[in-house]
Amino acid sequence: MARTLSSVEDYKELVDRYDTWLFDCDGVIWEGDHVIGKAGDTLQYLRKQGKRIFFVTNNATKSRASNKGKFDKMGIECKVDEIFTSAYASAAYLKTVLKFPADKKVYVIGEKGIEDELDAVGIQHSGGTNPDDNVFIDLMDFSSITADPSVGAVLCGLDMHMNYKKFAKAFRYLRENEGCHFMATNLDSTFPTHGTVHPGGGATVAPLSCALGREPLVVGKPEAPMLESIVEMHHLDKSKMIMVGDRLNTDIAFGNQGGIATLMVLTGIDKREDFEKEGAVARPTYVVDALGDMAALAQR
Ligand SMILES: O=C(O)[C@H](O)[C@H](O)COP(=O)(O)O
Ligand SMILES: [Mg+2]
Repeated sequence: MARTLSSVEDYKELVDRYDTWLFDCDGVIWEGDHVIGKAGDTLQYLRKQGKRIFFVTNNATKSRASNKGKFDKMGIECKVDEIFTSAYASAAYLKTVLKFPADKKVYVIGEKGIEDELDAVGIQHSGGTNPDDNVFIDLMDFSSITADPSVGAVLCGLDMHMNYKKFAKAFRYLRENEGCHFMATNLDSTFPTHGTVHPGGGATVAPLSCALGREPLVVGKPEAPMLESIVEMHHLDKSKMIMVGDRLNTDIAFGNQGGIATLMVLTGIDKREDFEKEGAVARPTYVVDALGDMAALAQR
């Protein structure tokens, strides 16, 4: 049963208990380009208490550097090294776990964030934001969907240019190129922005999974790679770590599966009834209405 925190005493006990705080971004810190309530003040308070902070987002549309720009614009302190995105983690996975060959390339269904992170680790790529692939093709004209044996992986994330040509090319590589990896940065079905929810990265991957009849390897939350790299890189004690998120099947499941505590906020995707119902996909350790509520600690 999740413990609801609502008083300054509750917040204080939580802050005293955990040294390392992992924050989801969309739906927790911001909604689109707006900070949610006093989330920035809570983050500042935690920093003043000497807490370690990491931002762990499934949003693959921006690189770590460009996420840092977003934090700066919003007046929220943040260092690039504190940011872990599913695009960054996917590039790292290709490089270090799959030892992706230098003469192969990754076909991208996704935005610049993925391309920038692949560039940063020296992995060649095609598709993505390339205007040649972001075009309408005439019905029954498949002349541009040519084979390319140099594609060794297809990586999908949220793509604002979704189109048939990209799916058809990716499909062809995945069917014809031996050993071609099918990967997704994340499978979020939706994300909160502009006062409602819109289709997320998972909805971008779905047409390809449907056509292929198989699912991709997922690098983002709730899968382990981002948590394990943060723990290893910074030599952290999981018993002193807490994940703060708004979505059960990514953030809260990430904490549950990774063996760390979780704090659910109700400013994003999932609501109280989603984790209180029988058979809930994941259950938070704690729940608070909004991250900004904890800013009351600074007024004590
Ligand atoms: O589909 C997406 O890309 C995600 O829904 C989204 O951006 C999630 O970001 P997070 O809540 O993990 O910060
Ligand atoms: Mg979120």
